[in-house]
Amino acid sequence: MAEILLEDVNLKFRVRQSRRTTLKEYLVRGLFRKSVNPFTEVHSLKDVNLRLVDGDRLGVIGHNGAGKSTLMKLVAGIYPPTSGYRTVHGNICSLFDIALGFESESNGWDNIYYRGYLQGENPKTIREKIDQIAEFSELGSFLDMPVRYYSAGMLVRLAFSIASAIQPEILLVDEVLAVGDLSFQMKARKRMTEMMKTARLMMLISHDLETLPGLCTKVAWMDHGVVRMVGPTEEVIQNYRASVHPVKKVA
Ligand SMILES: Nc1ncnc2c1ncn2[C@@H]1O[C@H](COP(=O)(O)OP(=O)(O)OP(=O)(O)O)[C@@H](O)[C@H]1O
Repeated sequence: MAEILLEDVNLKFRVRQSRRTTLKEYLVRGLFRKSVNPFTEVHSLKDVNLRLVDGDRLGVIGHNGAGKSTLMKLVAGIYPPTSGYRTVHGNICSLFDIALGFESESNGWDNIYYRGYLQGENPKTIREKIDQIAEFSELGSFLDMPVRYYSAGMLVRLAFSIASAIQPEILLVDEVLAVGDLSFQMKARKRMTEMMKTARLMMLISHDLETLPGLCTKVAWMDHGVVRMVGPTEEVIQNYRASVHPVKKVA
């Protein structure tokens, strides 16, 4: 059974307000101040409680900076919670930030293996899938070249082809995922739709409120790091819409 359980989850980032301090600034100003460039905290997830089980398809909506991507990355295990508990049962396929983390000096084939291992594959299962991954990527002989020579679009093609080659129990999708040129986008969207249907559990970040009812069984509305509302898709979307005030026209 697939399950995601978040209990009283908080996530805080420690960030510096401004650029790095030069050695000169550090030595001169540091004599007079405690810290020239102190850390500040960004409280990105606040007391989040969420339980998703088999069959759930959750849309995640909210303003820019509300914490949607952070929530998804926490579920994926990329960020550990600062406090609270994250429990996930089921293998995860994350379709966001997919072009990050390639071995730039290695060729496409080797990167398929490296990524495959990270996705829980073994040499045998990768060998079974590698032709299909290569074919889907349409990269042909570029797969023999180190990936540092790939264009941004080529990297995304390879990343998507690998990530989507597994049959996940839990699918995490950020809808702003840009996957290559128009023809590849259409192919990728088709595959993503198939994966959405077969995954046991899905989370989808989207700003497209029109398509969510067709894809999701429920929606979480994030607002400044808080899950403001979780519930039936139409009801949550309606409340979110009502909270967004139209910009007043200047006479
Ligand atoms: N790695 C990080 N380091 C520091 N702060 C971060 C980091 N990632 C996110 N944040 C902060 O956490 C908050 C939530 O960001 P997040 O990317 O989750 O928002 P979002 O709802 O996905 O926004 P958008 O709709 O614009 O994609 C923001 O204030 C952001 O600045």
